[in-house]
Amino acid sequence: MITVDEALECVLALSGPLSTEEVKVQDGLGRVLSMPVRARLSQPPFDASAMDGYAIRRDEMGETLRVVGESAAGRPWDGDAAPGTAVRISTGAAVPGAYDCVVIQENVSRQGDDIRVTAPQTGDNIRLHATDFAEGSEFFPRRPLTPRDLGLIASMNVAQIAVTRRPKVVILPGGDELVPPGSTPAAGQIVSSNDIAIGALARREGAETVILPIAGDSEASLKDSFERAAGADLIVTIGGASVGDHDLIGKVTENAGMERAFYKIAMRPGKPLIAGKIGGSAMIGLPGNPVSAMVCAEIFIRPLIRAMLGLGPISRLRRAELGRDLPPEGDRQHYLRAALSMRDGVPVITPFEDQDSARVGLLAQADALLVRKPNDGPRKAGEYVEFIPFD
Ligand SMILES: Nc1nc2c(c(=O)[nH]1)N[C@H]1C(S)=C(S)[C@@H](COP(=O)(O)OP(=O)(O)OC[C@H]3O[C@@H](n4cnc5c(N)ncnc54)[C@H](O)[C@@H]3O)O[C@H]1N2
Ligand code: MOO
Repeated sequence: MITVDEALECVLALSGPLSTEEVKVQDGLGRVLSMPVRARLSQPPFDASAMDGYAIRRDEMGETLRVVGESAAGRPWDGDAAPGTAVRISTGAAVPGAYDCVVIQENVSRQGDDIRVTAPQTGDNIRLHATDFAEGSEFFPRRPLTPRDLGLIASMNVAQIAVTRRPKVVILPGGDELVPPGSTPAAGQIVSSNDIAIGALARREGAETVILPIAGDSEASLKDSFERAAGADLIVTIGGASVGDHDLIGKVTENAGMERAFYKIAMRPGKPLIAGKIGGSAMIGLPGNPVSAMVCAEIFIRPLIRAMLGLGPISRLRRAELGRDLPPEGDRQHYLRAALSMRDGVPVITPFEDQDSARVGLLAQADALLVRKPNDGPRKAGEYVEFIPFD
């Protein structure tokens, strides 16, 4: 069995960044830029007033000044700024070039068209041309675009952006025991939930998803589902990965000519994970146990979707004090569902007693996955350990 790190390397090798498409900046939330955005103007595009008041010459601050015009936002003033004059100005308006200071109106007394500054002022209240960004400067964040990013791009006067196409992820649940949520299960049946959870995880990471109808435990049914999934960037099967008589994913993918990257990894839960390429699509075969499926999706599917979007892997490992003693580990890397708390300002992680990989209730309650290396020795409460927070 290969290690989790080796398996992740193989998974990331299944796909590079996808092609580019153009979208309007207002449709860019969560999308990933495929090339830098270049500012089409400088910001501010002119020296702009930061306050409502009067534009004056600093060295005339103590004098009576004649108000000769007004510079309003969107309506600059271009009159003659002779010595001894001032211009009424509003926040965001262009400061006429002859003046070097804006005094706020609260600190000015006005008699007709004459003003006097009544309180000393240190700052100049002017936002200089291009101090935020200069025309031609580039913006290329390596993350899904946030509302703040979109505001910046729009202010760069860029209306269309080049983003990486969303990966198309087709999810293929399978098992004779499964029925969709909301049905009335017959004897021996359970509700299919992994497809819903994995689909949501993939969408949140930036993919488009299609969840196929539940396939039966027959080669013909699975073959049919694979045909329907053709053309996907990533095919994710759920269940049927293990060694039982009805666990057919290995056989069906082999018959379909899958280039297998690996089958079975030193991971708990998640041992029967399969990955490879099938007909041009990346393929990940998740184990059916809901916790195993979800943990594998956290560790492998999220980074793969990021790679398809052109984003590198990020380390999600954090450190916390262990909340209770733990026995020695087995030979697989163990991801334990755990609760996070704070003690004296320090994060504490306490794994649940029951780690049964079928318990979705405990999975939903968990704040994090405590990560233990293969063959890790016994651990004492208070030792520092690593974990991945759920987000
Ligand atoms: N003799 C052995 N048995 C098992 C081994 C082994 O090494 N030797 N490995 C165990 C491990 S580890 C896991 S994990 C499971 C994985 O099995 P499969 O991937 O073949 O999954 P299934 O048998 O199809 O299902 C397991 C379990 O999960 C439920 N399931 C499946 N799909 C869904 C779904 N969409 N939503 C909710 N629940 C689902 C299914 O009903 C089963 O209860 O194998 C062990 N066995
Ligand atoms: O993936 Mo299996 O749950 O190791 O239980």
